[in-house]
Amino acid sequence: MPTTMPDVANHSSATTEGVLDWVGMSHIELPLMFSVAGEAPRQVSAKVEAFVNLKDPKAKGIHMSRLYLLLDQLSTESSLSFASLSQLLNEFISSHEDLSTHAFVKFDFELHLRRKALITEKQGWKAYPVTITGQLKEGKLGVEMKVNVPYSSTCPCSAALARQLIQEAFVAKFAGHQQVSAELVKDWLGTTQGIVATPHSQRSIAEIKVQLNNKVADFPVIALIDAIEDALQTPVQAAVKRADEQEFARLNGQNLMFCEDAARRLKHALNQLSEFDDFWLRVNHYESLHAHDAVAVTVKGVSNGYHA
Ligand SMILES: Nc1nc2c(ncn2[C@@H]2O[C@H](COP(=O)(O)OP(=O)(O)OP(=O)(O)O)[C@@H](O)[C@H]2O)c(=O)[nH]1
Repeated sequence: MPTTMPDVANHSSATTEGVLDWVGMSHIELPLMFSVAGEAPRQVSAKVEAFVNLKDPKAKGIHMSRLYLLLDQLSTESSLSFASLSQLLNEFISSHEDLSTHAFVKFDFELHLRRKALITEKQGWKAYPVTITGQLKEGKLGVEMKVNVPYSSTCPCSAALARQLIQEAFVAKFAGHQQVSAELVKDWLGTTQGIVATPHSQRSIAEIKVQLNNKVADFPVIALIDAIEDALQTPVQAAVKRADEQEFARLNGQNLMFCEDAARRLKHALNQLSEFDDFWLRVNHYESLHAHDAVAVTVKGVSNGYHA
């Protein structure tokens, strides 16, 4: 290695001067331990974005290696928790004395959770996309957790239209009868001529962002996912035997949902959770009736908080 190497970031000036809002790296590959509330830390495989601002208009650039090595240290010596995230952002700034006053980091990964079947004793894995974002600006720390939860939504309008067709089929079949036996009707209901129409349902995704406060040590991601799934009642399943599938059919029938219904259920559930200062949510119903989707967005409604 030559004794001295050119150091462009330190010793040359910007050809065109100007401050920059964010400079850094995206798509950094980083396995790390993720501190989940109520459980031992889990290894996850994250893609990371790391940024600082460049407040010196003349400086050539930031020191990317310093951000990268701080992330590497987090990966190899620590785990991602509220405290380590806060420390990381402070170190992003302290490693860029005179250059930066703001720091931003975003971790994207999948969190695999064991999920129980609805009726049987079976279990299986479900992978939930999770994003943890931290920002430190003028000494003010913001930590956000985002999770995507897939579920099934059955259209209430389609269900009502299907019921009407079933009633019409019943009249067409039995109108001429003075009396019909319960056994005969039961058998007829068990045929496709009896249940002549079925409502459509769709795989749907609830995207939820919450702002965490420093009362949180580890990330309450499982509590958040559980609250979302409890509110919706029809989460996409992992292990499924026929008894579980039948229960899923019942739950879909008893929880008919437009996207508005799903969004209101989630808003109500999130308002009950005290650990989140603010939330933003978007539900996407990937329609099977249309090629386009039904979407609803709402926020908690905190002043200076999330906008829809
Ligand atoms: N600032 C900046 N650096 C870049 C960019 N693309 C690649 N790099 C490289 O990032 C590398 C690391 O930069 P520094 O962190 O300044 O590396 P260093 O000078 O060895 O580290 P220090 O001694 O800590 O300053 C350099 O080799 C740059 O060439 C870019 O667009 N901007």
